[in-house]
Amino acid sequence: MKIAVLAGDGIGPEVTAQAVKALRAISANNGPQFEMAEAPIGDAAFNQHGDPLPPSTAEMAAKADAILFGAAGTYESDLRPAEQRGGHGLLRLRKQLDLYANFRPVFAFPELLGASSLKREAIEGVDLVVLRELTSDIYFGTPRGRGVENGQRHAWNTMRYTEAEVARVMRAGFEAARKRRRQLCSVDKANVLETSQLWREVAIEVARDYPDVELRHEYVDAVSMHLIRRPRDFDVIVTGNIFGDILSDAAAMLTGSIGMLPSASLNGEGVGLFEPVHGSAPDIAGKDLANPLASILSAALLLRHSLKLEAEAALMEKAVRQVLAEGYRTGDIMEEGATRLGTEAMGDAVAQAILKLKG
Ligand SMILES: NC(=O)C1=CN([C@@H]2O[C@H](COP(=O)(O)OP(=O)(O)OC[C@H]3O[C@@H](n4cnc5c(N)ncnc54)[C@H](O)[C@@H]3O)[C@@H](O)[C@H]2O)C=CC1
Ligand SMILES: CC(C)CC(=O)C(=O)O
Ligand SMILES: [Mg+2]
Repeated sequence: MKIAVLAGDGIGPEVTAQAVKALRAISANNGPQFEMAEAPIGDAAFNQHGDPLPPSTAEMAAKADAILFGAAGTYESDLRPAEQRGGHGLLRLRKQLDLYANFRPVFAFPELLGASSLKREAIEGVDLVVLRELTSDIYFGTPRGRGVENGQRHAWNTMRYTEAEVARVMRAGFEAARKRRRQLCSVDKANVLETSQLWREVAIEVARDYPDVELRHEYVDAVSMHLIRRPRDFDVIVTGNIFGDILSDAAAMLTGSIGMLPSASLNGEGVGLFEPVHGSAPDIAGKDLANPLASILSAALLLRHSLKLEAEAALMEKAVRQVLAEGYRTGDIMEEGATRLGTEAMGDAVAQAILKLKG
């Protein structure tokens, strides 16, 4: 089983190294064997090869059984033209592999209720999924550009969706809801945007094939409030690329920290890409401060969805919970009485827990 490891920038390599450690622990003592090969992406790739997604990286990723991704981009490259931006390498990879369905499970670990900045009673029992459309919307729509008109600088992007793009992610949402609590909340801004009107029409049409799933529609601005106020009311949220990007960072706080939120980007057939929801966190990079659990939990999703190793995925998740239950914390989820660990030590703790659980 081939895993392409694209660690990228900032804390990307630090947290990805811990996920690799966890995968090696799964392989130990006659476990499944993984062929892991690294390739450059993001600023690291641009600085080395003049391209944030070198052809050799794209090719290796396409041929792998799964991709473990870290983070791409830095504040310096973010403001350059697109082809020189680290993050653009990731956007291109998602597009090239047609990874349209990005699942971001938001689970309030009972072990972490005291670490959240939110009240225990507000987040207890939270278990929802944000399904973000990942290959279209205003991030990819054309025309886009900048210019000068009447002496004024202008800039424009295009929010664009086709009905096929909406229908396929909507189906993924209904299928996911069917395996959970059978509630799908479609999030749009149909009171303002043409794309959202199409989004809502298609949602209603696709819903006819899923009479067993309850579909409701909510506006994105209201959902950003309801997510904090009554998060237990959500099962699966399906939404567009930009709304999903923003809502899932907000939802991350229900888990205690953005360092806890994993993700799976899938297209139903080919290779899947697995990455923590957070970015390259330049403010803490190189300091052994980053929480690697989002990356480790992403590796668990990789085992489950791309490699079909359910038992091993569950074991990795159990190891994470055990380490939390034993009171180990990185700084972002620190609470009174807990033992503070750095990135590496947290990775070691999870790897050891995996080995112990395997017996
Ligand atoms: N998927 C990707 O590759 C993404 C890349 N980015 C890029 O990352 C860079 C930084 O972006 P930001 O907006 O600051 O978002 P960010 O997610 O990197 O950081 C936001 C805040 O969360 C903290 N944080 C993030 N991950 C953490 C972890 N594992 N443990 C503890 N704390 C953590 C950071 O220290 C920072 O204070 C930018 O260049 C941006 O373009 C941003 C989001 C996603
Ligand atoms: C390059 C960005 C769109 C990455 C990001 O913010 C994300 O995937 O959540
Ligand atoms: Mg984001």
